[in-house]
Amino acid sequence: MQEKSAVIIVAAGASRRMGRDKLWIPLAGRITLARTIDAFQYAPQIDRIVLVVSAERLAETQQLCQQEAWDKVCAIVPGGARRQDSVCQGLDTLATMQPACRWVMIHDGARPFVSTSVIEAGLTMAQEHLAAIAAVPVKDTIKQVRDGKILDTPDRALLWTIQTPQVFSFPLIHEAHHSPLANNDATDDALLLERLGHHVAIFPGSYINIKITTQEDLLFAEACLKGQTL
Ligand SMILES: Nc1ccn([C@@H]2O[C@H](COP(=O)(O)OP(=O)(O)OP(=O)(O)O)[C@@H](O)[C@H]2O)c(=O)n1
Ligand SMILES: C[C@](O)(CO)[C@H](O)COP(=O)(O)O
Repeated sequence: MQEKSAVIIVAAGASRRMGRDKLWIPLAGRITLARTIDAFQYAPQIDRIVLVVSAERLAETQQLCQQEAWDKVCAIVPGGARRQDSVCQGLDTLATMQPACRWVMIHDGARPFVSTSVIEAGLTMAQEHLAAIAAVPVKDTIKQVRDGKILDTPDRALLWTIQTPQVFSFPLIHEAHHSPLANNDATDDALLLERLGHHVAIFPGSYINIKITTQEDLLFAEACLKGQTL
């Protein structure tokens, strides 16, 4: 039997930097979260979709899923206080399902422009390395600054912007999320494996695969959807 793959879409954040729930903002007429779900529903590499949403949005999300033809969505669960708590909820839910999924992608609901080719590249890389994350080279010069004082200017050739999807062997990332090292905050899932000394591979993400975070990102998103030259 072919190995099964799932995606956990985390969409339970507070959208503090946006000032309103960014997952439910329409982008060219279709809400952000729906666009993200579409990407995985139509990706042939994905068998199952677990949605993690805020407790306040549970009923609305269930209603949305009933309206849409998303037959891969198999669970909708409430998230936690931190992103990693929401991911852990998704992983624990997936762990109860049969047949078990060998591979799991973890993806931000706020990244609606993930493409099938990025999804495919992630799965291929994870099958080789057990853990693989999407990344693009940093374009700007980055400086480490504290209290207005420049501490360091790291070599840009070594810097990458990390995106999702992050793709893992399911048992590996599930265990990492329950390890004592997961008690400290982690802004992405790969960091939990890095703390355990595990190799994590990089695969090419895309500059279009932005995380909708602040107001300006909405302009970029609308322009992308209109096919405008930026
Ligand atoms: N407790 C949390 C925090 C974040 N997320 C999700 O993780 C993704 C990446 O997080 P981010 O963009 O930082 O979202 P927010 O935490 O909502 O943003 P902010 O920090 O501005 O409040 C988003 O899809 C968000 O909904 C989540 O499911 N649960
Ligand atoms: C996982 C992530 O999208 C990689 O860029 C990002 O770290 C999420 O971080 P945030 O602090 O929740 O924006």
